[in-house]
Amino acid sequence: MANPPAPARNVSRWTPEGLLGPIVDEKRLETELLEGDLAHRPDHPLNLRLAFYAPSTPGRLGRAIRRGDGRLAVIGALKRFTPAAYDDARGLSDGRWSSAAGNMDDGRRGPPPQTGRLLSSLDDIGRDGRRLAAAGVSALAVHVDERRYGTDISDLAAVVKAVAGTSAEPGPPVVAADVVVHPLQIAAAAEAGATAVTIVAGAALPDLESLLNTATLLGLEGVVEAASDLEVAYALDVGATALYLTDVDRSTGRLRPGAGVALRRGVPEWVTTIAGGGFTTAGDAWAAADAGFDAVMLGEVLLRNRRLEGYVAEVTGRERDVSRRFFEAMGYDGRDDPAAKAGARRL
Ligand SMILES: O=P(O)(O)OC[C@@H](O)[C@@H](O)c1c[nH]c2ccccc12
Repeated sequence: MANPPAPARNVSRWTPEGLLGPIVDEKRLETELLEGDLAHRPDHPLNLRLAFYAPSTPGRLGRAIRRGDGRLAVIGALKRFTPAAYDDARGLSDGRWSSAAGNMDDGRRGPPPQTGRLLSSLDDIGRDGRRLAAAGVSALAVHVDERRYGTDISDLAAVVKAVAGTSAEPGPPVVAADVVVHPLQIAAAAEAGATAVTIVAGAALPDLESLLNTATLLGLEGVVEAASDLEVAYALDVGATALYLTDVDRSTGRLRPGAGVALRRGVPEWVTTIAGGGFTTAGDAWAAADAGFDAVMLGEVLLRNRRLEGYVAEVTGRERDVSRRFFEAMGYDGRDDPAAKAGARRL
């Protein structure tokens, strides 16, 4: 007897690697449910966002973090938890877990909440946003992922409101840090008042171009998080103008110190670049500055810092040393230098 026909497979559905897989599945489920809810409500704010495109995309994030004075800009990332998977991969698990926020008590939203390590309760997250802004950060990012980070879209809206400033003197731009798989997430970020949204290349891959275009059409800057040379090349190919080159490999949760700096090579100057992921010392940030990054994304190190202002001043106070890049441009590559390797950062 002949084999039964193979089950139909939707080949247009990209399956991301490792830890990103379940996150993407969950985001797809959430947005599909939301889409269903919104189907009969054409006047819902999110449907209106998607129906009426923004008159322009102002580019506030790019302007805020490309300082032009040779100094690094800091983006302060707000989150209540750090995902357990990241600490596991870094060998930091030591039973300090608290159960994460994110009770999905309507029972519809898939797997139970994961656990994570509590960084900060952020009881009044607007005040925390203002505190970071007062300490000298140029922009803020708010994680939109209750299950993994304990912060959601309402936290984003609260931060936007708290730091808004006036039209003459607007406050720092706020980035929605999400794993975007669907235009509705971008519409929600826009509705909450975000200036920009992160799109994780490894999660979005075949849809990266259309999601980036959606961001632009809704008046948001898209920041593409890329974790490999291939993803960087792909992002640039589909028109990304801002890249977050993180040291965290989201598919494994592993920290790869220096990975972002290595990925920065070959990225044209006109692209806005952000480094980060597990940065702890000012030296981590300075290395990124010298490699040509415009900004660093700092989360835990700011949220658990007792001398916040001094720390931000230290990171932003030093002018970048371009000589290293000059020598690299002339063909000198210090990557094999054993001294440089010995000094490699450890968390
Ligand atoms: O300094 P930390 O705690 O490692 O966090 C910074 C940042 O990498 C983290 O908040 C993050 C992880 N993924 C992101 C995506 C977008 C923006 C920010 C992030």
